[in-house]
Amino acid sequence: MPFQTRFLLTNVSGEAKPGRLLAIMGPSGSGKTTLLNVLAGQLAASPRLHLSGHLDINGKSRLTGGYKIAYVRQEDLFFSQLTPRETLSIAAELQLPEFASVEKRDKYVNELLFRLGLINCADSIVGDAKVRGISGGEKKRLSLACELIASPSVIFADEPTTGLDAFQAEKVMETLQQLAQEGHTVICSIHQPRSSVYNNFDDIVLLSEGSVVYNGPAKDEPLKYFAKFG
Ligand SMILES: Nc1ncnc2c1ncn2[C@@H]1O[C@H](COP(=O)(O)OP(=O)(O)OP(=O)(O)O)[C@@H](O)[C@H]1O
Repeated sequence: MPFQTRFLLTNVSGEAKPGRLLAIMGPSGSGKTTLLNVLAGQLAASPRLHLSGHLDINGKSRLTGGYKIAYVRQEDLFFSQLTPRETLSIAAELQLPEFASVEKRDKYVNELLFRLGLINCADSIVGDAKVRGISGGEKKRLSLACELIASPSVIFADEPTTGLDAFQAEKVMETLQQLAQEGHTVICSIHQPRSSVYNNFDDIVLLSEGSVVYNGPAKDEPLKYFAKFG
């Protein structure tokens, strides 16, 4: 049987700004993860996959601009027996071999642990399904911390609150908002956020069946679109 062409995203355009937290929203299957992956350059090359369009960062092509990009996946992958401090130290060693001394690296890791609110669990094991370790929200913030080591200008997060309780989800979103306020461009995909999570967003891209139905500030304006497409 011949392959059928399917358009997963059509006529999508928009802008994400430094200092602002942009959420890609829409019902299940509307294309949120696909769009996030396209923007972050995370789609595996395949002869069956066709991409067209322009993707610029500060007016330069993403491919030639030399910008550092962070991508926080939905699933957190860690060595369960390590602590957040050990996890970050190894990540720093691998990503920033230019550290002149272990003291400097440790100082940097400590700063990151403070910045992401992980200092109280810095020396507990990460844990897994069998051995209880740090919480789901702490794991998500550890994923973010690992990605921040290389000082990315743009941070992508795929469904960062999935599987978290209300308190942990809020803490993760507050962290993302804080990173945006520090000057990063932060883009996340999110499905049906609670209002306490939604309140952290500055801008919204609302997708329906692969097309943008709203693109603009999070406050007030999109509500009528949610009623129709959410
Ligand atoms: N590689 C692929 N080949 C064919 N179809 C795909 C591929 N990747 C995604 N799709 C389809 O594209 C549509 C959008 O998928 P996507 O995962 O981006 O949606 P989503 O909005 O993130 O959904 P959810 O909230 O359920 O995660 C879905 O119908 C999905 O089945």
